[in-house]
Amino acid sequence: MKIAVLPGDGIGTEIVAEAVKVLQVLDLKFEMETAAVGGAAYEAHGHPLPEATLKLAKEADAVLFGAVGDWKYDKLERALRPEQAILGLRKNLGLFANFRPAICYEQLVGASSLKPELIAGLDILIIRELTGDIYFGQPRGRRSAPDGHFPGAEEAFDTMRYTRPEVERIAHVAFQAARKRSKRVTSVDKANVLETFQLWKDVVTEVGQQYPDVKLDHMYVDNAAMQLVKAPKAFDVVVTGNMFGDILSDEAAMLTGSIGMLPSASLNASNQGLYEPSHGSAPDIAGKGVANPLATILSAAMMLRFSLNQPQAADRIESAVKDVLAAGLRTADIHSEGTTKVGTRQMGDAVVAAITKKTITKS
Ligand SMILES: NC(=O)C1=CN([C@@H]2O[C@H](COP(=O)(O)OP(=O)(O)OC[C@H]3O[C@@H](n4cnc5c(N)ncnc54)[C@H](O)[C@@H]3O)[C@@H](O)[C@H]2O)C=CC1
Ligand SMILES: CC(C)CC(=O)C(=O)O
Ligand SMILES: [Mg+2]
Repeated sequence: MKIAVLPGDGIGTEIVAEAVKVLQVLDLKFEMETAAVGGAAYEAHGHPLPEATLKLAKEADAVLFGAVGDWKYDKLERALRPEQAILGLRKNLGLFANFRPAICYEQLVGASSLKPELIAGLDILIIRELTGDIYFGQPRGRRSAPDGHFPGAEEAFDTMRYTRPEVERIAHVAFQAARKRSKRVTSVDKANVLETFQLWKDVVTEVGQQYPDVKLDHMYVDNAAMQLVKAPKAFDVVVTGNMFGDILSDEAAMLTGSIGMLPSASLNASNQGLYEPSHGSAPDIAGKGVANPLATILSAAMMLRFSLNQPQAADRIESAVKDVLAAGLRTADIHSEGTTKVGTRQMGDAVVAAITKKTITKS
């Protein structure tokens, strides 16, 4: 078994180092190989997703990814910008199904900006389609506006597109996931305005007929954004397109206390996966040793469960994270009065220590 480790930029290197430490202490039989990606790869090799990195990712059983991006690359031509690396990996590996579980750990109820009673016990799953929609749709570009309010003015355009099979496959993923949970799916769309999302809604409804045991609701994305902070526990599985899922999952992150708590798994049809925190490279805190590594560590647990067939090892990581939170350790983003503020490395060390302690107690 081989894991491709792609730390990337900003806090990516700091948080991935902690996840790697956690994986190493489990003493499982897999190999890890690191490669440059994003801005780091652009600096070293002139491209954010070098051939060698893509090859490693394709050949690996799973990819552990940090984050890419930095403001300093914002003026580069788009094809060379760090974000193209993660988009390229998703596209090239066919990682169409993105799982973003938003779980509010008991100890972090007070860390959220929402009232405790709204989020205590929260456990929802956002399933985001990851290789279609406006992020990948062609054509896109800049031109002189051919018509509209300001003909001849400089204009930029992107294209929102979905095909029936793309919607069908993500809908199946959502219904199957719901069967393992509380058998409820909310499909989020904008069918009242967009053709793309009328097709989305029609197809999800049709696929839903194959899952009569799962209750399907539809919700417009603007209402969903509101309901997520009004009554988040009313949701269970949320399935939506690439852009809406991107936005709603950052919103859902705050239901868990911090974006530093939201892991993710991006899977293809063969269950090969890329595992990354849901956040970005956080240039505002990069290099300070304060980033929360738990989303990445929890993503490593998802990797063990989904791609590497090591569910018990995944349980051990998740249980260690709970132990560390119960012991009162908090990075700055989830810190509150009465808890102990720690840095990125101390948090990773604490998770390692909690795993080691468990191993010793067990044997
Ligand atoms: N998958 C990826 O590689 C992604 C990359 N990005 C890129 O990241 C860069 C920064 O983007 P932003 O919009 O600022 O989003 P961001 O998610 O990097 O940061 C948003 C806010 O959350 C905080 N934050 C994020 N992760 C944290 C953690 N683990 N611990 C504590 N605080 C954390 C940051 O300090 C910042 O205040 C951009 O270049 C963007 O394109 C953004 C999202 C995903
Ligand atoms: C940087 C983008 C390409 C991705 C993003 O924001 C995300 O996947 O959450
Ligand atoms: Mg995002």
